[in-house]
Amino acid sequence: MRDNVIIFDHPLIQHKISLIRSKDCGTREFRTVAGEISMLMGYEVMRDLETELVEIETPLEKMKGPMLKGKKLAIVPILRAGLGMVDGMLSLVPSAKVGHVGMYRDEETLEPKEYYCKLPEDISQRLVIIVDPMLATGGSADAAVDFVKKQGAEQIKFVSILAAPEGVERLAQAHPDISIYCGAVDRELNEHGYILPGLGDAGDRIFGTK
Ligand SMILES: O=P(O)(O)OC[C@H]1O[C@H](OP(=O)(O)OP(=O)(O)O)[C@H](O)[C@@H]1O
Ligand SMILES: O=c1cc[nH]c(=O)[nH]1
Ligand SMILES: [Mg+2]
Repeated sequence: MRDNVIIFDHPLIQHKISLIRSKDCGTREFRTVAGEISMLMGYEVMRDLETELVEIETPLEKMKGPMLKGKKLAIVPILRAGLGMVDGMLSLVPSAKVGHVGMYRDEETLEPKEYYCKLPEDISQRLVIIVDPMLATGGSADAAVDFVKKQGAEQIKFVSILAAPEGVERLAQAHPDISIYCGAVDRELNEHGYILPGLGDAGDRIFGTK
């Protein structure tokens, strides 16, 4: 695996991914657990945020304590399924800004089609965390990273719950400067571009549309 690819090995994340893979996991549970996974992933992804010592006064005396400094954050879900990861991330950093990139895969060609984009104006000064539960062929993620880079983003992390080897390779090759986080890298893609064994269509499972 490449240096810029990180697989979450935390047992809580692994356990919860197994819960949502099951075909018996209904919409409500899927949404809740996907949110919990995202929060746990966010905790790991934000591990290298910089802190600075700031003077504070406890009820007993003055001290210097570490507080977050430097780059502000932008969480950028790839619509639709990425929306299911936003609240979990925001529960850790409630003041982060949220951008949206609308992308769907053409079912025949599997090529991503962009249909909506709105990012914070000062995106170049933010650490951008792009979230999408599924990294399959990598087309959507590649296009989303290209887009935020064109808008000026310089520091980018991509976070997914499940990935296929092809998608990880495509994204890592196209964007060696970003960090790629996955909960698991599955076996392969089927002929329709679905991850095997996977969890099915993440958007449909989060929103109950099928
Ligand atoms: O790596 P890729 O081959 O591009 O596939 C991954 C994309 O497919 C899914 O979105 P989908 O097109 O189903 O849209 P949706 O979120 O609206 O369901 C998923 O959420 C990713 O965005
Ligand atoms: O397995 C897959 C592949 C792409 N998108 C999904 O939602 N699931
Ligand atoms: Mg979908």
